[in-house]
Amino acid sequence: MFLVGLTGGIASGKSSVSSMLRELGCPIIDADVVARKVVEPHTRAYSRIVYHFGPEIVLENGEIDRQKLGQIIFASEEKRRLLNSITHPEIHKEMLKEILLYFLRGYRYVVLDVPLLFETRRLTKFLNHTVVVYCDPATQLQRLMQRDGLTQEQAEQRVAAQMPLNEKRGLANHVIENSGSREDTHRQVLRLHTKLEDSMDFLLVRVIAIATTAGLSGILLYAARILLS
Ligand SMILES: CC(C)(COP(=O)(O)OP(=O)(O)OC[C@H]1O[C@@H](n2cnc3c(N)ncnc32)[C@H](O)[C@@H]1O)[C@@H](O)C(=O)NCCC(=O)NCCS
Ligand SMILES: Nc1ncnc2c1ncn2[C@@H]1O[C@H](COP(=O)(O)OP(=O)(O)OP(=O)(O)O)[C@@H](O)[C@H]1O
Repeated sequence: MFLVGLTGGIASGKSSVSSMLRELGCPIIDADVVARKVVEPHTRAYSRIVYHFGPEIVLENGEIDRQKLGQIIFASEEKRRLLNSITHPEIHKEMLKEILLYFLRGYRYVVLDVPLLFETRRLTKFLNHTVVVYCDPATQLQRLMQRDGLTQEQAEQRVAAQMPLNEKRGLANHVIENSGSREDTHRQVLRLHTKLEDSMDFLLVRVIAIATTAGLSGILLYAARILLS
């Protein structure tokens, strides 16, 4: 089994690309979804967040007020680091569990959709491929403001909380350029999917070739021993 890391900047189009891959049959683990799960009431991370950020961070239904927490952590690097130190170990543990479940179910590869893949670097050593979903800065800002109803200042603050997208682009094996139309992105996703499938077949061929070579060598050694004895 191999692992593919999918990343990008805030609102650069990761979820859009991962939905397209899911439609093509790829199993996806979405770190944003996992991040929501690990801070549900009664979890360890939930208690620690309430302890450090105060009871005003809790909604009437007992859940974390994500909008309020977002306003706090995107305005302060110190608070962001604090939240990351509480949530990231739990997110990584949960993701490893989900990877194992996919492995046990016989999947050949899994795509990990992780916004902060290159910032935290914890998962990169386990990855066989990395994909960055890129879009130009003006488009990114505009899509972010529109989707989340943010002012330009708030949107810029959120973009600045991550490694520059240009830098991430230089670190990846594959880049999906998502500044244009969804159709254009879809075409690139189809090409990426073919490459991933091909590289899985290549891996299988290599494993079979190594196993066959090892088997043949064993047989030859055994035959040589019999002939020489
Ligand atoms: C700050 C929180 C409460 C905002 O919740 P909200 O539902 O409004 O947004 P959501 O979780 O969907 O995140 C949206 C995007 O914000 C960006 N983002 C989220 N957390 C961070 C962070 N700590 N630093 C930089 N960017 C971040 C990512 O690009 C993410 O895709 C939430 O994102 C959170 O708990 N973040 C800490 C956990 C984390 O790092 N998640 C990212 C996945 S590793
Ligand atoms: N090619 C495109 N053309 C027009 N709009 C797009 C395109 N790609 C994405 N969008 C829109 O841009 C916004 C951001 O996209 P998306 O939610 O996929 O980004 P993301 O990287 O997953 O964001 P986040 O980091 O916040 O989770 C969404 O409103 C989405 O519908």
